[in-house]
Amino acid sequence: MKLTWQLDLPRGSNITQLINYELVNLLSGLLESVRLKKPLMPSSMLQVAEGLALPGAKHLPTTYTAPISTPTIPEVELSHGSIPIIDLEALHGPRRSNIVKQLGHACQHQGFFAVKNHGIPKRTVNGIFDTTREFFHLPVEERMKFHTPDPNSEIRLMTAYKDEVENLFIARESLKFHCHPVENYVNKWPTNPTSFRKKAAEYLTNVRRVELTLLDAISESLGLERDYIEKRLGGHYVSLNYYRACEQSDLVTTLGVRGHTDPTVITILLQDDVPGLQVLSEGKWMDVNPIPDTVVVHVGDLLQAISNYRYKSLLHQAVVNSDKERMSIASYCYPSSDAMIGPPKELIDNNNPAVYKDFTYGEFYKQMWKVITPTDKRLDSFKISAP
Ligand SMILES: O=C(O)CCC(=O)C(=O)O
Ligand SMILES: [Fe+2]
Repeated sequence: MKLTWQLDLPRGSNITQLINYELVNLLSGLLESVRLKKPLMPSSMLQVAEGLALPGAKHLPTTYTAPISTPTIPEVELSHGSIPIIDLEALHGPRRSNIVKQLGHACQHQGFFAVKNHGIPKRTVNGIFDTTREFFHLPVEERMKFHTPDPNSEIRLMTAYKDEVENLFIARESLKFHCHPVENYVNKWPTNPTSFRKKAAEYLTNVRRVELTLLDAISESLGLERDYIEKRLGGHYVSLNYYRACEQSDLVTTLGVRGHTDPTVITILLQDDVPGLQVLSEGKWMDVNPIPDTVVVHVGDLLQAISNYRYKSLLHQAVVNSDKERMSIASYCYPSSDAMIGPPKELIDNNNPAVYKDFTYGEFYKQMWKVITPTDKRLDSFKISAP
């Protein structure tokens, strides 16, 4: 078997730096998944989305200890744009068409929006945060039981790591797992803390309902049948993200998650009350500070393709702070492997030629492996005309 790999090297990097333990782990994980003939699952995609966040080695640091010489986080100018807010409850009432228009406008012009009146009970939201916090406060040996080099594992702990190429410390720890339908996966989830399965299942069932309501409205906003996207859906995947507070002096070289787009249709992000999420808006990073009782929705790469580039996937990152730990719960939905992702004929005409050819999610998934830059370049090989 011949395995080829395309690397987009950041300027100034050299190959020796790249052949570090993360890359070795990536390759070993890939070979392992080929050997096991595992079905297509997006856990590995999400590592790609985070660049070389591929900790498979036991020696990886879970806290920041190594000194980093040359800080490379660019000076960023923060923008102060506003966050569109969509009222989910109103989607079920007489104002539906108006709300669908608002939603389409937000997807087209901002690539993200907040959702209020989503119907997820407050105790459910508190429940998932409480159990996530308890999990990440467990001793490291307990958490590491979920650490595996197999990128297709149904559950996987990703640890913090040092990016040798860019001289950055990526401080996030996250527990990622499949969750739809819940009963197929729940037996793989942690039993410590004891509340974990119950609280996670409760939140994930609720968030799936929100996701389906939004996807119906998003299909409608594109002039497609309401169930156009839902019919193509496969599973659901979640990342419980935990960002420890870091030393003030380390802030300049430490990121929570570096800039990336999500390889999903949409991502539903629940943030706790600690700021950290930033989105790229008109060329500047903009803080998306938590708004109580809302969730944030991001346009992902696959919606960019389905919408024939009308909606653009959102470039976002998370920063850390020195005062407080931070948590976020990211829910990703992905299509079934034979689902056609290329733009539907309803969105193609003389003024709007197809930007992407027809391709399946399975083909996209394979492409994911070849592109490790955290940008929308993953879709480039499916492009047939300039947008
Ligand atoms: O924690 C955040 O605010 C962002 C998380 C994120 O982008 C992700 O998990 O894909
Ligand atoms: Fe993300």
